[in-house]
Amino acid sequence: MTKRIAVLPGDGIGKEVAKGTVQILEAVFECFHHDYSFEEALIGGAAIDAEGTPLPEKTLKLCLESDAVLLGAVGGPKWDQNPPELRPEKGLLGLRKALGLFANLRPVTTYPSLLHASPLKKEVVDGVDMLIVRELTGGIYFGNPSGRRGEQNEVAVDTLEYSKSEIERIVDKAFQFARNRRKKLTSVDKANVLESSRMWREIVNKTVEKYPDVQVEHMLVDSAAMQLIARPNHFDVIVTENMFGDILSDEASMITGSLGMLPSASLREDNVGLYEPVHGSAPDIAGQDKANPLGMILSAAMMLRYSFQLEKEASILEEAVAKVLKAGYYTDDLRVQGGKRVGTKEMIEKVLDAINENQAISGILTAYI
Ligand SMILES: NC(=O)c1ccc[n+]([C@@H]2O[C@H](COP(=O)([O-])OP(=O)(O)OC[C@H]3O[C@@H](n4cnc5c(N)ncnc54)[C@H](O)[C@@H]3O)[C@@H](O)[C@H]2O)c1
Ligand SMILES: CC(C)[C@H](C(=O)O)[C@@H](O)C(=O)O
Ligand SMILES: [Mg+2]
Repeated sequence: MTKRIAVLPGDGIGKEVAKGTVQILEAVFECFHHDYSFEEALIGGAAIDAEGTPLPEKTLKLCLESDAVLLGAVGGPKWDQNPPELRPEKGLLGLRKALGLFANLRPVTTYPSLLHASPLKKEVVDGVDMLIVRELTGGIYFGNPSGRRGEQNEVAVDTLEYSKSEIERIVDKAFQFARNRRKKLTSVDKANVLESSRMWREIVNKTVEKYPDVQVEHMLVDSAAMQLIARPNHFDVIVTENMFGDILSDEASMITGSLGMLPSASLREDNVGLYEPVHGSAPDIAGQDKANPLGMILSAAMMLRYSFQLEKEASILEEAVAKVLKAGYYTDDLRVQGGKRVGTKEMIEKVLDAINENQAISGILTAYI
């Protein structure tokens, strides 16, 4: 049966990176004779302009009926002054919640050819391979009450709330990932101040009984922000709540050289997932063919792996990205010395070329000739 992929390009550079990534996926699917369909829909600012809402019914319906969702990015200055319900970001948050995607995976991996692109010292970032597991459907992003109160709206309120079961399921997920990696889990919280963090710690300490082979440490989020920069190689899997994970992953992106490098997968217990780069719509470079598409392409690789169990195809994408970087191609954000600077479109072409040159693909092509 045809597998359905919903494509939500969104706004700004989201549209630019999503387009090329679909091209790449089409090429891979065609090569392996896989039966997949792509259906595009609006989200974010583009949806507000066309439909008057950041998450139109038909977009939600398409995503609910699809096997996976590929998303570019949402947002931009055009909608920054909109009321809360008409903010592009509301569409993305609503979609994550409606699909129940509580586990957000944000891998941070350095590429040998990009060590100089990081503002950190080469020897500090060399060999970094960590996975940030961010809780995605709870915490301060979704707590009630949220809004303004007082006679003149002079008080603003957001509520950080977690139930035990919400913490248990994300912590358990993180332990599972740690078990399959280097068996080291860092739980990041603010237990010296927040009650939700104290409960978080209790749950981590309880869950480790089920995973005695995994080594656990607790780290306060302010210290974690420092340690990420000071010794990123210390980390294997990090598990943390929604907002801490949002902030720490942008920080950690600079270990790789650019926010444009980071992919993400947002999962629930079955294989359905939403795949999007960690970055936003980058209004400062939108429409200029400057966006780095690699975070989006690597998100597509995660989709192949987690939603479709196409491990070989996922590796082909990841190897193509590594090869293009090794060959010295870089987009403006990476500032690699001595390489060849390319735009978004050319970078996508280079990745396509590298895919076509892959032995596994060539083998298949010759088998069909
Ligand atoms: N998942 C999402 O859709 C998502 C994520 C983050 C921010 N946003 C939204 O995006 C808008 C802009 O936010 P922002 O500027 O704070 O964050 P941003 O991630 O869009 O950009 C931050 C900086 O990183 C650069 N950058 C980001 N991605 C890049 C890429 N692929 N290639 C090259 N450079 C890249 C940008 O040019 C900018 O200088 C806001 O409306 C925000 O809410 C959306
Ligand atoms: C756009 C915004 C709602 C979103 C978040 O905070 O989750 C973004 O920053 C991200 O990291 O995906
Ligand atoms: Mg973010």
